[in-house]
Amino acid sequence: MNQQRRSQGPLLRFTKMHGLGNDFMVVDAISQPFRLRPDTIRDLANRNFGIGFDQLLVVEPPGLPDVDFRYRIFNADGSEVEQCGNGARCFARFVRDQHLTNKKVIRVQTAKGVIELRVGRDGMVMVNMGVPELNPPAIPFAADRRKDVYTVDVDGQTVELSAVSMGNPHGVLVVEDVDTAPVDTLGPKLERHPRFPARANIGFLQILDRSHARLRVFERGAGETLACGSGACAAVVAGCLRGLLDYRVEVELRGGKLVIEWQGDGTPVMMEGPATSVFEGQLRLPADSGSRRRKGSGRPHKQRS
Ligand SMILES: N[C@H](CCC[C@H](N)C(=O)O)C(=O)O
Repeated sequence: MNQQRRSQGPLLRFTKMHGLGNDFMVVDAISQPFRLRPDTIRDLANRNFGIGFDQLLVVEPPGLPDVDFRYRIFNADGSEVEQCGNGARCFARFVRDQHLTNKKVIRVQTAKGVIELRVGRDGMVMVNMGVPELNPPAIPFAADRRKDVYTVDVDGQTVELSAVSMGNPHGVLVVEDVDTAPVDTLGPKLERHPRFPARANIGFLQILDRSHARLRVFERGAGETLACGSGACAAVVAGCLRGLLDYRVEVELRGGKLVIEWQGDGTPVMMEGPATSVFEGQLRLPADSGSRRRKGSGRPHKQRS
């Protein structure tokens, strides 16, 4: 028994959530110690041997004076990233469901800035996703100057795409039909293309008319997901830059619809959509999962991935 107990780490409470089928493990790291190594995250993300999720979302105390929480995001491959739009909506629902706040407007610090979440009466959540970044070095995307559309060589094939950061990097292609788009073949090649030095989320955008579009996204660190909130924002920005979309667009993803608004250069992208809580659970972490407290410290050591 002792041997078995010694090999066991602490219990970790979590909530399983999704935004249009883009699914998350959400952890309150305010009321419980939390630190997971990338390999433990990968194990937990596994849909056969773990909990199964596209991203792990972590709620932490604020690190800045005028924000309510800090929001950390880890992909299924264990990589920590800067932004998750569907996750932001679930974050807002989670902190209210868990009584961590009763605010209607919640300011959240991410790795790349502050986003503002607003919970609506109809259960929808509005997110101010911030101003898109189009300057290549800041995306990051390798290009000698900013363009609305770049041509990229992929194994001898010339691909046209737009490059946009919503805090996280996106490449967006316009396609005739998302159902026949080469998501599985071109997605992974572009995700790791050398012109995206931090890798990228790759969106395949089908324009239906100036206010309706369809989108599939091959996500960095997770593969194709049923929906990508930051990807929908990046896709609308790309469509507007190309003169194909108006400022308010209904984006249909495989998991459902988002409404995205963008008034143009220098203005923030607004996203509205649902956030769903599926179940609450707890799991016994392995002793070496990285969630142990440092000797002598009152707070759990924060993972620096
Ligand atoms: N895979 C993304 C993070 C999750 C984004 C997505 N789930 C969303 O809703 O925005 C990245 O590596 O930047």
